[in-house]
Amino acid sequence: MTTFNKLPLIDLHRHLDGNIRPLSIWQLAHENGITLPVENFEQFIPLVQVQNSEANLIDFLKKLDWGVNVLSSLDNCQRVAFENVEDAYNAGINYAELRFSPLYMAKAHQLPINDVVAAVIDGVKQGTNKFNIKINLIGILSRTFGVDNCQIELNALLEHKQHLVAIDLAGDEYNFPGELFTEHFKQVNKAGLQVTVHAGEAAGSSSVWQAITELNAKRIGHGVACAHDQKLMDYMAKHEIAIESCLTSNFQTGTITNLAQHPIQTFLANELIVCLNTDDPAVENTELNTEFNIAKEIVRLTDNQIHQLQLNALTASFLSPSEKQALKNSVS
Ligand SMILES: O=c1[nH]cnc2c1ncn2[C@@H]1O[C@H](CO)[C@@H](O)[C@H]1O
Ligand SMILES: [Zn+2]
Repeated sequence: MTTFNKLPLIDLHRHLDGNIRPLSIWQLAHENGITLPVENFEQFIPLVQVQNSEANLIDFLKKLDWGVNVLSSLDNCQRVAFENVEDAYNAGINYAELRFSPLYMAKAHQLPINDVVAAVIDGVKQGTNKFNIKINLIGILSRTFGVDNCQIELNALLEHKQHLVAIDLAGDEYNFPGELFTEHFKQVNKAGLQVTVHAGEAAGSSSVWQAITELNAKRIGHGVACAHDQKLMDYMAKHEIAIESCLTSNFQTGTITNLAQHPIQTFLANELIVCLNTDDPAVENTELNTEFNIAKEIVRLTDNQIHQLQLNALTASFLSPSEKQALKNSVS
């Protein structure tokens, strides 16, 4: 394991609903009388965890579906939120921004979407009462469900906006481009929430330009395509737009075929505020320390570059200057 210096360990891109423990999914399926197409837990793992890599983002995202399909009640939502906090704490994380799509969680059993948001907030609160870790929540609009459903999802999230730091746009980037969601993000900006957008993962750099200039994104999830657009990288450096990199995720979605050539090197060379994150750790069977090890051993980042990634996470976090300082002091 990478030996961490005196900087906090931070995960800014971590899907709560992409990080439901396989064992919890298995247990909830049985508790809730949901029939599974396998006989034992061992056979179940490949259904909820990527084994090597998937052909594309859409195939990767299918692995998240069992996790939300077993959520039959608000209690179930609260439970998986609580377990997310416990798992982040056990991974040695000091601060995480957990993101979730209430519509994705509510959909299979038609749970009231507003109450799903409240249940997640509640579960996280129970977790932070028990474990010494700082958590903030980011609401997701699942673009795959279309423009109108995302408005319903946004309404539910804005009802609880005092418990959120930002709104994200995730899902099928290629077929549901950011242009469709400009009205949504006008409301997000008006509500005073920050913006991070999944962009430049399944689509090109124009998708990142759109997220920054039209949706007012201050951070970009993945942004792999930025590496081919020097103007964009210059713009992002100048305007301090951060990139949330997720190494294993990029490999498993087929976005990157060779991790040794991950553009995180290019981002650092261009002095972008790039940080290292997990994405959907339970689905990817990874954790943040593993991602740092991959950064070191496979991407061949130096200790100084690793240090820079950690500093960048602190800089890019949706925390106030005093909260950042307090977080830094808490581990030094
Ligand atoms: O790597 C990713 N790229 C794009 N969308 C993602 C990724 N991981 C999860 N989601 C999406 O986020 C929501 C659940 O939090 C779902 O919409 C899921 O498809
Ligand atoms: Zn993501």
